Amino acid sequence: MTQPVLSVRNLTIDYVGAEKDFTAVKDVSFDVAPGEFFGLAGESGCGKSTIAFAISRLHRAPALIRSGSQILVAGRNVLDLGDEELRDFRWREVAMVFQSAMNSLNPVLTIESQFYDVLKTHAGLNRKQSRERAAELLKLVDISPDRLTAYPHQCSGGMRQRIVIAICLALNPKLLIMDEPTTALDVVVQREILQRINVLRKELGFSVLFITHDLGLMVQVSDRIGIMLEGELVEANAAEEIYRHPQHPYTRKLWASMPRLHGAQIAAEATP
Ligand SMILES: Nc1ncnc2c1ncn2[C@@H]1O[C@H](COP(=O)(O)OP(=O)(O)OP(=O)(O)O)[C@@H](O)[C@H]1O
Repeated sequence: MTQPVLSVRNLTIDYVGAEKDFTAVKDVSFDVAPGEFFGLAGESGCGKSTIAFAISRLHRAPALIRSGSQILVAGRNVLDLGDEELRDFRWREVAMVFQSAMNSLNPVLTIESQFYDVLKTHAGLNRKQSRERAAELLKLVDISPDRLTAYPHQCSGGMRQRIVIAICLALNPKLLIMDEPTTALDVVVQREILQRINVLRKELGFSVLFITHDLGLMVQVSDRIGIMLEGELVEANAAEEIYRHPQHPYTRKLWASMPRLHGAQIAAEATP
């Protein structure tokens, strides 16, 4: 079997409190294969973002990863990386698109400069090389290179989100983590962006860990889905299998809560 891009093993994460600790993630294990689109679903507060931040090593106190936990990216335990190795790991191995990503661009820098920040620091490119690479990356997300001279406020929300995704793809990461990447956008734009990501990961070969509350969208775009309940991963399976034959009562409850329109649409699309 090919080595997974991401292998989470016995991951347990506490939020350390003054009086008592709260265990947000409880002994979670799952794999994401090369090129795979893996969705993580579950109600608000079940620990999805805590896992996403831990994989990127962006978790901060009071979050504490318990010993015995392992997060292997291409076979290397992310939890053992030193500062220097971490700099190399972020962007190159794993890039993360946050919930509020479209507001994460620096308002006083042109789009070109935001690419340059990453490409100079992490790939040693000069201005000219960076401009060329940025133009290529913008084209990947269907944005004209003319936009390189624009400032974020001159771009729509959907466009800013695509730009952040393009920056995330700048160093060809093996894994793209998307934590509610499109929640602030309207439904049509959300779906367009996800469809584009889906095409790109097939072309470029990266894997995706996708977190969203939009279960209909998740079932449509994911190869496999993991269901979380109160910090535990209660079920993981191929998207169509978990949708048609959910094993855990909570998964059934989640599907039942999906807006009818989505259910009908997916069932219709899944029918050969
Ligand atoms: N900094 C923190 N300190 C203490 N507890 C926290 C902290 N951040 C998150 N938590 C708690 O950890 C649990 C898991 O939170 P997390 O944000 O990972 O859930 P989630 O599934 O991503 O939720 P959502 O879908 O709303 O983003 C929640 O109960 C949350 O209140």
